Amino acid sequence: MNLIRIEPIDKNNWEEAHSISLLKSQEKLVPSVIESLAWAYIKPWDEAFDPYILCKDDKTFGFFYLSYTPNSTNNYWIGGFQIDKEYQGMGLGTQSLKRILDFIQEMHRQCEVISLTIEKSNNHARKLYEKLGFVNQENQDGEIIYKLKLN
Ligand SMILES: CC(=O)SCCNC(=O)CCNC(=O)[C@H](O)C(C)(C)COP(=O)(O)OP(=O)(O)OC[C@H]1O[C@@H](n2cnc3c(N)ncnc32)[C@H](O)[C@@H]1OP(=O)(O)O
Repeated sequence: MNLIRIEPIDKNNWEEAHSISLLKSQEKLVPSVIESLAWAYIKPWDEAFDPYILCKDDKTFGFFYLSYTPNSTNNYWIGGFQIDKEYQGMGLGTQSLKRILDFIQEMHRQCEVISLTIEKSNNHARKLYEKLGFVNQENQDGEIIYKLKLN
């Protein structure tokens, strides 16, 4: 059973989200939680933007957001995905990503394609996405676009 919970960020848990921290060397690979929360307010891509924490038992260990066009079939973007440095390398990244993919399909039944961008140099995360079926679609300016077609 997958015991990972996905919770929307609100006034009760935003400080837990803010406490997630990465290794210094990882900070350039992903927007910070605070930057992502600012985007949720600003909506830079004129799309819906939902930030979430990832939790297990009473611990908050990770973060991601979903940026999307409501009711579209193919405009759903995972971003900001990160696991706190104290919890990395234990399988939580893989389990969380599986849970996130199920969650998106439960919440957005018409979704057929999930996309994301990733820094070319981020080999560790690229391996993780490829393991779960994401395929490298195009490259632009040091970033790669990965897409997963849902069945
Ligand atoms: C769309 C986006 O958001 S892209 C941005 C992705 N996020 C980042 O790069 C932020 C910084 N990195 C992180 O937060 C984490 O390292 C994540 C999310 C990439 C992975 O989280 P983890 O909890 O460490 O993942 P998990 O433990 O499931 O390991 C995944 C794989 O990486 C391997 N791995 C884990 N830690 C390391 C490490 N330090 N060095 C090399 N490989 C590692 C694991 O062995 C596993 O490989 P396997 O499936 O072949 O066994």
